[in-house]
Amino acid sequence: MSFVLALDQGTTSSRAIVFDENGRLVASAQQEFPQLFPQPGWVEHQPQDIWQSQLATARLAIEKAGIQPSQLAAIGITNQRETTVLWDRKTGEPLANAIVWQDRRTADLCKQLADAGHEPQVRARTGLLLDSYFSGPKLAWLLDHIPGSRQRAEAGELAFGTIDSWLIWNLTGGRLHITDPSNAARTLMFNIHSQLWDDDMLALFNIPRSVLPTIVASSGCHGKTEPSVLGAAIEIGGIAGDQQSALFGQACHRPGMAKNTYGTGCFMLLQTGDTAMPSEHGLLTTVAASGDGKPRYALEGSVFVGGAVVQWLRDGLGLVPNSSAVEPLAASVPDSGGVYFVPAFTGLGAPHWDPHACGGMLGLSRGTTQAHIARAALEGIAFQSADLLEAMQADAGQPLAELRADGGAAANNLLLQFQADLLGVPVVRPKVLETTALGAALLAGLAVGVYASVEALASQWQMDRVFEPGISRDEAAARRSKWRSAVARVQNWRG
Ligand SMILES: Nc1ncnc2c1ncn2[C@@H]1O[C@H](COP(=O)(O)OP(=O)(O)O)[C@@H](O)[C@H]1O
Ligand SMILES: O=P(O)(O)OC[C@H](O)CO
Repeated sequence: MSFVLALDQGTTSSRAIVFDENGRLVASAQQEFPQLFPQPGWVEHQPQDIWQSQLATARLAIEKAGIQPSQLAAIGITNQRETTVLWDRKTGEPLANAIVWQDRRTADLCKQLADAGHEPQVRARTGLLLDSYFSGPKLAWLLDHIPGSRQRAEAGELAFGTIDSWLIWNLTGGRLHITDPSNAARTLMFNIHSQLWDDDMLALFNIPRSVLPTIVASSGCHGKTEPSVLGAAIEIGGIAGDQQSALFGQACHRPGMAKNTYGTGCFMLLQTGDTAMPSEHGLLTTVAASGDGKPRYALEGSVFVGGAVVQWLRDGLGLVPNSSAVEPLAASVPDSGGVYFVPAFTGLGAPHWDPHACGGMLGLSRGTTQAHIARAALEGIAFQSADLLEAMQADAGQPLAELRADGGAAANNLLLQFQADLLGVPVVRPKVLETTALGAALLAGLAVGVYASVEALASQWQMDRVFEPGISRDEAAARRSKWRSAVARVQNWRG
């Protein structure tokens, strides 16, 4: 029997999952790590926390599975995207903390470049917008602020990577410095049409080519881990950004199929096949994970604060002892009592792209209780996702048949029911909620022949529950209209 190990390096935790050759989950391990907020709008991780927590969970998952490391046919890596690490090629030491995707410190740089008229070219080449969400400006910031780093980068002494590259570097003892197109497509430095690093974009951000990783296929045999790390030399067969990996794991292979992942943020992706569809409605064109090496694309809507609002209720307000307690609290009232909660803690992503928006609660009264706030927080996640779907349908020119849901907060039935109510589209939850990890395992297993084909895998996708829309379209429209006015009130607050 062969197994595949998926490493799922998320924003708030590292997870490792062992899958068997039928794609069944055998064992898993998870570890949270510290989130650092050194200044308002800044979010950092320690690269060593990321690596050590990932390593610990990998070892634990193998142990829990009761297998020998040599029984692992391949490793698939999937990761929080855009988060930027810069390290010394000789020592492997990071030069600074990782700048996390949520970090807004480069908002002014992005605005300057947009004001100078660069946005159309950036959009055409990268499918993205000039926003501090992406890696290129973060890397530019590091090279501008760490004394001597630009010269060292130009001399070839430094390596840049998104988290996939950082993990692979460490897994291979510094032998491999690689990334895949789905991660590269989140950097603002990658041309999604040629699938190569783009010299004009590198010039725009003043990034020396020598810091960049080599781009390899999302599914393929790229090299083996250093035996001392996990106890065997294991093929690295899969690499994908976590949202593209979830799209793959949700078996959304045909154009028109979509998923929404409810994790720290919410990320809705629509498979568009071999068409890189431009967005007219504030979405991103991104590269989907490909099982056969041919370029695949997706339309993406990214919401920065999704499940993280529940974490804030837990850690910031102390309203609930754990994330799952939010559902019974919210369900203890029939509605939000007129409260609208826009969780724009780190600005607004798609389709608004407003780094200066702030979080806000409107409609508070003397009758507002903790339960109303909890309910409004969950509804805020669904309202933001509804804005994404609306933009997506407008771009694609056709309605969606269903939305597949996954991610930690997709365990919340109230949230998914409200989502279906708002969208007027069935929301479907699969049996395996760990679709991000599954996607990476499938990409890796395909590369080494443990899994036969993308088609064979798609037929194994199984539904857990379908949430059918339960309110009238008029009522949904009225609630969405109120939501839009709440959003308008928090926009440009910090501007
Ligand atoms: N039952 C729940 N209801 C609502 N939110 C939840 C629930 N369980 C977990 N979450 C939220 O989901 C997020 C974790 O999801 P996960 O997919 O693990 O995130 P990530 O990959 O971004 O680290 C957290 O923000 C947490 O607050
Ligand atoms: O860590 P997650 O699952 O919230 O995903 C983060 C995204 O990749 C950011 O673009």
